[in-house]
Amino acid sequence: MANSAQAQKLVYLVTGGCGFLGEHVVRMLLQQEPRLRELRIFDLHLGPWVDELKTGPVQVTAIQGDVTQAHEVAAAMDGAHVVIHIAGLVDVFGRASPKTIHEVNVQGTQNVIEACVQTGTQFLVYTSSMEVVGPNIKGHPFYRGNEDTPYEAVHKHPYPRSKALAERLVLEANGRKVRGGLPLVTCALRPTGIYGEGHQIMRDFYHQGLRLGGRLFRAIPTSVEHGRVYVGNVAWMHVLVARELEQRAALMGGQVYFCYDRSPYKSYEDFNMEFLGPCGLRLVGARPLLPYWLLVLLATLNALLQWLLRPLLLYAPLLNPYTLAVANTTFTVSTNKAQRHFGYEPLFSWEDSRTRTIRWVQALESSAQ
Ligand SMILES: NC(=O)c1ccc[n+]([C@@H]2O[C@H](COP(=O)([O-])OP(=O)(O)OC[C@H]3O[C@@H](n4cnc5c(N)ncnc54)[C@H](O)[C@@H]3O)[C@@H](O)[C@H]2O)c1
Ligand SMILES: C[C@@H](CO)CCC[C@@H](C)[C@H]1CC[C@H]2[C@@H]3[C@H](O)C=C4C[C@@H](O)CC[C@]4(C)[C@H]3CC[C@]12C
Repeated sequence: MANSAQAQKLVYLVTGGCGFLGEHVVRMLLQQEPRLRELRIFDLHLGPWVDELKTGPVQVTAIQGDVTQAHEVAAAMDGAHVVIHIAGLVDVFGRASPKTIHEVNVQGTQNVIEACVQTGTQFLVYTSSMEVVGPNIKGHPFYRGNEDTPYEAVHKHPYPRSKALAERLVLEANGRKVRGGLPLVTCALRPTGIYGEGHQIMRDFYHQGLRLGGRLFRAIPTSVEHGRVYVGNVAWMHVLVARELEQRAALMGGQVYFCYDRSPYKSYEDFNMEFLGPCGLRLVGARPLLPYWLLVLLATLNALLQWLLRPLLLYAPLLNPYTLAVANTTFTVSTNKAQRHFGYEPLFSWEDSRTRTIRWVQALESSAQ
């Protein structure tokens, strides 16, 4: 992909290009990939901001489509060199049914793979998740682990199960012959908890804090570390992987990479306070205010209420047995595999990532007034 004959010749397709991560990947590609001729943004819901991108030198094509519809995916992919498959149903709150999660995350990914084969698209980058590994339902800590750290991955929840199945499909597809006879080259990126501008759960915590008079209440011990990575660095990793996949196909094909940067290891709540604190919120309690058994009870009650109310309304609070288990289990990565395989270094320092995220939360504050 890197030779000069191909300068400004490449066609990229980004599925889920209008989501939280997808938008950052789209903008990063336009800034950092000089060989782009056309960028296709494929999403179920197209954002209004996409039109603003159409005035630059790269042809930006917005395609409203559904990854569960094989013909829509194949039509969008025709003539693309690289596909970055980000689209997914991110639901750990019970908003969507397990069947829908499977259809979007697993069948949708299968459709992307088949479309590669059918149309001759040779490079596929898949956005997987740390949840493909864990935390597992047994609450085993994964402390500063890397891609080779042994861990008992047990998936009961539909979301991690779907991501694990989809990741496997992508990795197994590496080497399949695509139209024209060349081998498909695939790899998967596994972000930990992504944060940054546009992060819906951060927005929810911020608004919850405002409703509670500027306070949030500690529920998780400070000793439980949760891996986090800045969205700009995750986007940068996607751009680099897509760029390097052809030149380093033998090394990178069929591989998985955790997404990492220099964000500090902290508990989920303490980490959020890095941004919410400077915006006026306070985390009350040096230790969890409620005993863990009571949180488990509340989470179970929420799950029961969700089930009882489902015929009438969608009750999907942040706290449920699964989110509590994830928040309460140490899961952090420490690896340099991406640096070794394709020269990745974070584009944004921790200070930049923090400042950018704080500015975004502050803008939420002013837009709410
Ligand atoms: N947010 C995180 O912390 C995190 C961490 C690890 C991995 N991931 C993965 O990153 C990806 C993006 O996550 P996100 O946080 O940006 O989520 P998001 O919900 O903001 O974005 C997902 C995008 O996919 C689109 N989409 C959903 N169903 C679709 C369908 N059937 N057809 C076409 N498009 C569809 C949505 O419209 C949305 O724009 C997901 O695959 C997710 O599993 C996210
Ligand atoms: C007990 C509550 C008191 O404040 C805190 C609940 C927090 C949870 C809602 C979140 C804690 C960890 C988050 C997940 C994690 O960051 C990684 C993820 C992987 C990604 O693929 C999808 C999102 C998520 C599952 C993320 C979701 C929200 C948490 C469970």
